[in-house]
Amino acid sequence: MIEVQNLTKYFDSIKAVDDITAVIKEGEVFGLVGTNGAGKSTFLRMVSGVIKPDEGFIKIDGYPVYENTEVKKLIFYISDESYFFSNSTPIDLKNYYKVIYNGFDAIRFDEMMRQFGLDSKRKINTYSKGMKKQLTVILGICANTKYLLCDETFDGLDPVMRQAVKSLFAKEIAERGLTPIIASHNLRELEDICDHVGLLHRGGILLSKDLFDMKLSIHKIQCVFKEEANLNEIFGEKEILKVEKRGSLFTITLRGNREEIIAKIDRLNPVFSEVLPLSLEEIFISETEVAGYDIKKLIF
Ligand SMILES: Nc1ncnc2c1ncn2[C@@H]1O[C@H](COP(=O)(O)OP(=O)(O)OP(=O)(O)O)[C@@H](O)[C@H]1O
Repeated sequence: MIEVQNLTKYFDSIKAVDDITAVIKEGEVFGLVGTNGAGKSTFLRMVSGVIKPDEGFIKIDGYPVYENTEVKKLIFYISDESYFFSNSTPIDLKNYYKVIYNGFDAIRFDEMMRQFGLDSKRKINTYSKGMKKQLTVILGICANTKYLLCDETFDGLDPVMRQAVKSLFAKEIAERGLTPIIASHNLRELEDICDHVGLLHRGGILLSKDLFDMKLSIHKIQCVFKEEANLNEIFGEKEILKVEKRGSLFTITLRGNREEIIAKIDRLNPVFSEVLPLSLEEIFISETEVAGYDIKKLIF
């Protein structure tokens, strides 16, 4: 289990991570989503023990991670920008990680390199961006760590590879209880694979919930009313996330229980009403809009 308590990190005057508290349970896929500059990479770098928090703490299976070599062996961190030793080949990396991670599966590494069609003898600096991403995923899987931290790992992979990596993760989760934390802007991808989602904005956590519960607690409803409808009379200020009106058709995004929302809308005698499913992307846009990150202000 990863426990994060009041985690805060400054870069000079920038508060990159602001008082984050979260628990990441074993065997769960934790998706980390957020606006640009929200602090996702900084958070992952602290969890992996690369940088030290200024305030708060991180415990991995009960132990602090920073400057703790044994605990670091439980984690493989796939950074968003891959750094490789100059002139190195995948074989060099395999030999390097074999020393670092006791459980590194070198046979599987060779097998996967073949399956992915990557040449182990070729210099990594001649690989394309996507090929480098594939290589880091293979290294991450073969390291056989309990936790796998992925920063934008799906970005830069082609659709077939993204699918292949997703099924690879699913297999590792099912077979050996791998716990991945995946930071991504590709919400469609996260929606397929995550159990729990943490939404970051300006360093802080806007919400952290099971994806299933998240979808049960926010709804989009389309309705047409006979007469002028005053939504503020029946819904509290915090329940209404967004109201759009096109002609007589209202599209309303609301927080709350589905049945209660339908019952309240019915009190306004709609001519028509229908609850529509919300995607993770729509939830993201609604929640960040409430926090002042409004797409309308960004369209020139
Ligand atoms: N090494 C650094 N020095 C100074 N500021 C930094 C450093 N690393 C990150 N920051 C700042 O910390 C904040 C959080 O950055 P971070 O890279 O963690 O965000 P992110 O959520 O991963 O962003 P993105 O989605 O754009 O990749 C930003 O304001 C960024 O400019």
